[in-house]
Amino acid sequence: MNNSIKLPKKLMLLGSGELGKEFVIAAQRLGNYVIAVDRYADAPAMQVADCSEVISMLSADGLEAVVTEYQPDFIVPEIEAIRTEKLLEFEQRGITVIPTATATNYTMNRDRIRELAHQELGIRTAKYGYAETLAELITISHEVGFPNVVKPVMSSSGKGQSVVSSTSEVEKAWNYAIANSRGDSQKVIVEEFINFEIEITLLTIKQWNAPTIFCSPIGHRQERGDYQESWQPAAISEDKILQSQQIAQKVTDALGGAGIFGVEFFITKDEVIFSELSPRPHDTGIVTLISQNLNEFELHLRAILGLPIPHIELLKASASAVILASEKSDSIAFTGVADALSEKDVDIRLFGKPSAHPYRRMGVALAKGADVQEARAKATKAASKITII
Ligand SMILES: Nc1ncnc2c1ncn2[C@@H]1O[C@H](COP(=O)(O)OP(=O)(O)OP(=O)(O)O)[C@@H](O)[C@H]1O
Ligand SMILES: NCC(=O)N[C@@H]1O[C@H](COP(=O)([O-])[O-])[C@@H](O)[C@H]1O
Ligand SMILES: [Mg+2]
Repeated sequence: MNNSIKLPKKLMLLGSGELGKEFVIAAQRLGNYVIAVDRYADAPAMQVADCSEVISMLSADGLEAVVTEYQPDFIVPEIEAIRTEKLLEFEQRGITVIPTATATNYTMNRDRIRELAHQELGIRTAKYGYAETLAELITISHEVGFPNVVKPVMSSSGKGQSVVSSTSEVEKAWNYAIANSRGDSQKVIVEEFINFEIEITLLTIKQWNAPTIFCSPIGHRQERGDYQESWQPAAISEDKILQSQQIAQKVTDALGGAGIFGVEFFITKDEVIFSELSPRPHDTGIVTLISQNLNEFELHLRAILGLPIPHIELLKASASAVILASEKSDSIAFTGVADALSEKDVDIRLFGKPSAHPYRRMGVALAKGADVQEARAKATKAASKITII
């Protein structure tokens, strides 16, 4: 045990959404000081942090200014869209970047992490190829086969992603991917469509001076490439859990550092197929706010600070269901909260995002149940009772 760890620490959070908000709460419960940074004011994590800064996190100068001003002990990325080359510089100056600056650089775009997993580590992934023009996409689509999934190399939460079932749909998928790609990237990945039985997130906690540990797998359901519901535990065999743990260990070892990773897998009848990973808390892991003795944000914090994690316990079958906006608005209010909270073992989180647009995640319902089925039904019912006005 490392008794020389001294608190409080100064943590700079790059990205201040709902995941960051819960992380800040965990950090402050141990008295730490948090600077929340994002591209817009009043972001969820800013509402609970010690102070906040609004900058473009893709701007090296913007990052330099806030890091110079605050001199944090740790930089904790909360989103992918960060000028990660600049993080390498901060790391060289002695600031700890979570999990490491290189890891954030590898996972910023889909191609680098895919190459690491598939080419360097020999891990099974969906068959894939890349394209930088429509003509290339048509050729690669035929090599990968139909149906396939086209995604911008730079995007998250399903943005710009489409399932393509024949040649006639390729052009539409290309235009959609390019229009929704982050930055000016023109590169897309085409993946074989995996007809999975279930997809899971394996929360993997990499520690500085202790072995890597895992949470019970989380099952989830996605629409438009974005998570709708998640539940824990996911019903998969011990053997497949072990396989996914071995793959997660291999990839996170290659990335290094410390912190929680959300490692995503497609589970088919016979196989465990690696999809991608987040080097930080995962949206589907929000369910751990109700399901575990230590939630994913507390686990991330402990791993970052080098504090012990003696035991992770799944308390009871649990689920989360998202509360999405349906229209554009700059003035947000919710009704139905009392009704949603009237059932036993149901809780909600409203993120406090200052504006809404169709499908923006504004909150989440959480529930425990006798089994996963009951927990899912309770969470979905509670989420459906909340209306955004
Ligand atoms: N090759 C595939 N075969 C079948 N389904 C897929 C495939 N790729 C993606 N999907 C579906 O789309 C979802 C989102 O894909 P992916 O995780 O690659 O996107 P993302 O934009 O990185 O999402 P997030 O940032 O929320 O993790 C997956 O969870 C899965 O449901
Ligand atoms: N799949 C990644 C994910 O869930 N990220 C979470 O969503 C926020 C952005 O939300 P916004 O797009 O509504 O601003 C991010 O800041 C993070 O908390
Ligand atoms: Mg994903």
